[in-house]
Amino acid sequence: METAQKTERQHPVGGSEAEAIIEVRGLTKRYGGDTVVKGIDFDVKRGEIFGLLGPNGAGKTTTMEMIEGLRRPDDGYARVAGYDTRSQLAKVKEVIGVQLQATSLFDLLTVREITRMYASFYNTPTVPIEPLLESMILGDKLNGRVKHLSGGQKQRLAIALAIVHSPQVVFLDEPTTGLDPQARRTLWDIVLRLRDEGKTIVLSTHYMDEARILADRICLMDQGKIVALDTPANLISSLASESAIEFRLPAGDHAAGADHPSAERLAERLETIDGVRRIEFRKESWVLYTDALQRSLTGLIAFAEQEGLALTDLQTRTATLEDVFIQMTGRSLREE
Ligand SMILES: Nc1ncnc2c1ncn2[C@@H]1O[C@H](COP(=O)(O)OP(=O)(O)OP(=O)(O)O)[C@@H](O)[C@H]1O
Repeated sequence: METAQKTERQHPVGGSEAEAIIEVRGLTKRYGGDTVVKGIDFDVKRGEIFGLLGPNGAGKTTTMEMIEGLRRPDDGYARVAGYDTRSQLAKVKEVIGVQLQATSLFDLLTVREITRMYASFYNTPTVPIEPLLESMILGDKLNGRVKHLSGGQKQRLAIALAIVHSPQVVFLDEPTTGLDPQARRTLWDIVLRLRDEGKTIVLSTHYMDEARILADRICLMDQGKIVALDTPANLISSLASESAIEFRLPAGDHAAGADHPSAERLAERLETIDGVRRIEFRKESWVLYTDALQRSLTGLIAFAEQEGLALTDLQTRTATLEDVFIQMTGRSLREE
């Protein structure tokens, strides 16, 4: 059984003084009249998994590609291992590895052939190919053609190709999109292992579970800006409330949405329940955020009894990165 568990940190990233291997300052990209990355600043520390998390169109890919030197910033700069991605691109390419989209691999080559071909692109020494492919769980596919690999196997091959020259920093752009749960977990284990072997990883994703499990720090992006940047635990504890109670009401006035007059009155009264800090009405569900779960739940049930409201789909959960994103932006990470 694959685990994909983040072990307590034993790799070399220390406190805030850990060395920055990537520096991003005032990074900006414009397309026509649209500024899609709006002057962002951050550092990535050597040896960490740095997650860029945000909804589609937030600017994650554009940001990564400016750091990789594939797109030119209109303003600001990025440095990798001290090299400027605009003026020292050849040096940057030596220290980074970029996972290609699996769809752009050469289908007719075998796994061994394509890896050899990629290794031949480098003047610097490359890693031994068979152990590399074995470490990507492709040892029994060496002579198989790329076109016969599954989606997860192709993604793992794309990672092998990205690290064949032993780069210090690896960029993974939405590496598990479209994979089944088992293949995602296998890939997560590989990413964690790469980090434990000392690589720095920059990973973009719009899956909050992926960011929470993998990333040492998460940069939450929305509409070209950074809305928050911290460890997953600190992001969640930055919320005023640790727990959420969700429920629905049968179709009728109260369920009609937060802007319906009677729903508005209901929201005001729900807010007075003991421990409740904030209320949201999202996707036909009420969400009460609380820092006193038991008291709020008891209060809610008493309130529902008194008002003759039939609560359905009642559930409690701890707050998530999705809740952080909603609090910061008023919108959901997921597609509406
Ligand atoms: N070459 C381009 N020309 C014009 N607009 C672009 C171009 N590339 C990206 N954009 C726009 O820039 C914005 C940010 O796109 P980007 O791909 O960086 O977002 P993302 O966060 O990676 O989203 P996704 O998860 O969909 O890849 C989007 O509105 C996109 O339409």
